[in-house]
Amino acid sequence: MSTDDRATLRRQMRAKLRAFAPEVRMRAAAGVARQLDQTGWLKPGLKVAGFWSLPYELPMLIAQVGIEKAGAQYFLPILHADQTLRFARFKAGDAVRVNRFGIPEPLATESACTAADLDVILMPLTAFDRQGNRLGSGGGWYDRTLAGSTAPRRVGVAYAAQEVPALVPAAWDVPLHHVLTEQTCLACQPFSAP
Ligand SMILES: Nc1nc2c(c(=O)[nH]1)N(C=O)[C@@H](CNc1ccc(C(=O)N[C@@H](CCC(=O)O)C(=O)O)cc1)CN2
Ligand SMILES: Nc1ncnc2c1ncn2[C@@H]1O[C@H](COP(=O)(O)OP(=O)(O)OP(=O)(O)O)[C@@H](O)[C@H]1O
Repeated sequence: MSTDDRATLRRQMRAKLRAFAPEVRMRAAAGVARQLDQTGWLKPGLKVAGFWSLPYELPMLIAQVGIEKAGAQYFLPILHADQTLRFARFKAGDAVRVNRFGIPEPLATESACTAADLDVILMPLTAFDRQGNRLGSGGGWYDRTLAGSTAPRRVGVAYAAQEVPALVPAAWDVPLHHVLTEQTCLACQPFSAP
């Protein structure tokens, strides 16, 4: 898949997502929270990174509440100077600053850690396929952050409508173990039982 194809798919998918009605967004947000709960992953003390959803991304608000209710710890990504992401604890109401992409980040960074310190990383994405290939925002942030690491469990969060038949991965793409949608928690093929 060429860089042009990737840019075109990003543009088309974002246009489709932007057209979703508010009820569709909120139903999906509740659906993803339910699917996450049903995985059985959430345990007290589990470290789970989410993200502060952009307007066209699936709203993470309800899942975040579910994570906290289960006693797990919720983290948000922070852009680090080395072009990778760090992650800091975030609870509703905590102070934030807006980063250069217009995305809020926790202001208090005492708890900041690297991806290897997390148990589960819930990632935004633009499009995914059943093999676990992920097309992101185009900055390569998650790929750089996760390059060469085994932990944590890598989970895409998306509307079911973001699935595409096949993405051709780039050399640096780090595949997803699972994709959580409002309908299911998909185990991506290379990581699912035979
Ligand atoms: N909600 C959310 N938080 C996130 C991400 C994300 O995709 N969504 N990120 C995911 O990495 C990181 C921030 N990185 C980002 C990278 C690029 C763009 C962006 O807006 N890019 C260009 C498109 C570039 C292209 O198509 O080639 C744009 O939309 O103009 C946004 C965030 C960490 N936090
Ligand atoms: N491990 C890496 N080392 C160096 N550069 C990388 C690495 N991973 C990705 N990149 C760079 O990041 C750029 C964007 O990658 P890509 O299009 O796959 O981003 P993305 O996965 O859509 O974005 P994001 O993870 O931010 O949502 C690529 O052009 C590549 O040069």
